[in-house]
Amino acid sequence: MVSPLHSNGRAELQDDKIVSSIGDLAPKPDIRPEVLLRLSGKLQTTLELSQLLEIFFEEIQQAVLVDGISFSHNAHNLLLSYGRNSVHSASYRLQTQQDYMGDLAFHRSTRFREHELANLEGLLTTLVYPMRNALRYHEALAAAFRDPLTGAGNRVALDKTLQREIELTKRHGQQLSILMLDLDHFKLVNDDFGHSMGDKVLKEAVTCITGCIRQTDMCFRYGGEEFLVMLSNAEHAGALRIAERIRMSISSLAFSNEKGRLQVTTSIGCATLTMEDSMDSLVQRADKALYQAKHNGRNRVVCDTDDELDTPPSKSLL
Ligand SMILES: Nc1nc2c(ncn2[C@@H]2O[C@H](COP(=O)(O)OP(=O)(O)OP(=O)(O)O)[C@@H](O)[C@H]2O)c(=O)[nH]1
Repeated sequence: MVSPLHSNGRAELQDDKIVSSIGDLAPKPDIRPEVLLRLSGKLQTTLELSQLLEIFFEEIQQAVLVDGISFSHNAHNLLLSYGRNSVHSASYRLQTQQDYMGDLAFHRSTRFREHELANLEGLLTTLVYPMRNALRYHEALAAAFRDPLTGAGNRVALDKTLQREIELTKRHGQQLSILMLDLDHFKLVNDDFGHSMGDKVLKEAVTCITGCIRQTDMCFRYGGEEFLVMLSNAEHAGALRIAERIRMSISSLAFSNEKGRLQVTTSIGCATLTMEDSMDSLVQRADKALYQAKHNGRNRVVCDTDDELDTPPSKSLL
């Protein structure tokens, strides 16, 4: 059985005028039952969110002509569009008693009439539960690729993402840099302030890193207190600037508990992709630079070029 959408769903024109509440979503007589039946059946064939919306967009054309649809869910960072964006739109909030499932807008070059809006609302009732299942599936997949403590990507995600990004970067002749980042003397944090303080520092460090990078960049937990940051479209100089920003941001964090006050620093190795690089060789160069940063005294950024790797500590970026 399909439950009605919540009554705070609404259809609106571009000027934001609310034209219809969707508290009562009983399908109107002019949607043929076989259309609803077929749509409902098709929506149950996939758990993949983008496929689900694509099916929905194609199938609803039999009941109401629509130029395009767009779906957004801020908490999941999702924005998906199908067809064309047009002048007029009707927007709905998808919601059951328990779950918010995003906002869906229908677009068309001509105004939606009242009975068409009623039909769209009827069609939406078939989407609610398949959408809830697809979002749960999406969450489960995302969790499988995330480090549970810090929320950074895990090693599985890193391998998949970095490999793909390297291929795309080479194919499009763009730039890609990575940072290998390791918190300094982290063992002492655990030993002197306790493991839960160690966990807190790790979480805050990731918040700092993600605050310093673009949305298209990604942070992965590489090991215990080691992180890899993937900087898409970043050349050598740009990557060094971001690395320095992250280093400073982490060093300005302040922690305290009953054992006292604590500040942490980080060492960062930076490497930029060359055409000859594989994923392993790129990571190895960043790792070597990180090792050098530790060797040079920690709390600094060192890049992968041979010159800098060979330089004595005084030539590091600090
Ligand atoms: N609290 C906490 N500690 C962790 C976690 N993962 C790894 N660690 C600790 O991180 C510490 C890493 O220590 P080391 O590899 O000796 O490195 P370090 O003390 O940071 O020294 P340098 O890297 O040389 O500056 C170990 O004590 C690990 O137990 C975690 O999830 N939580």
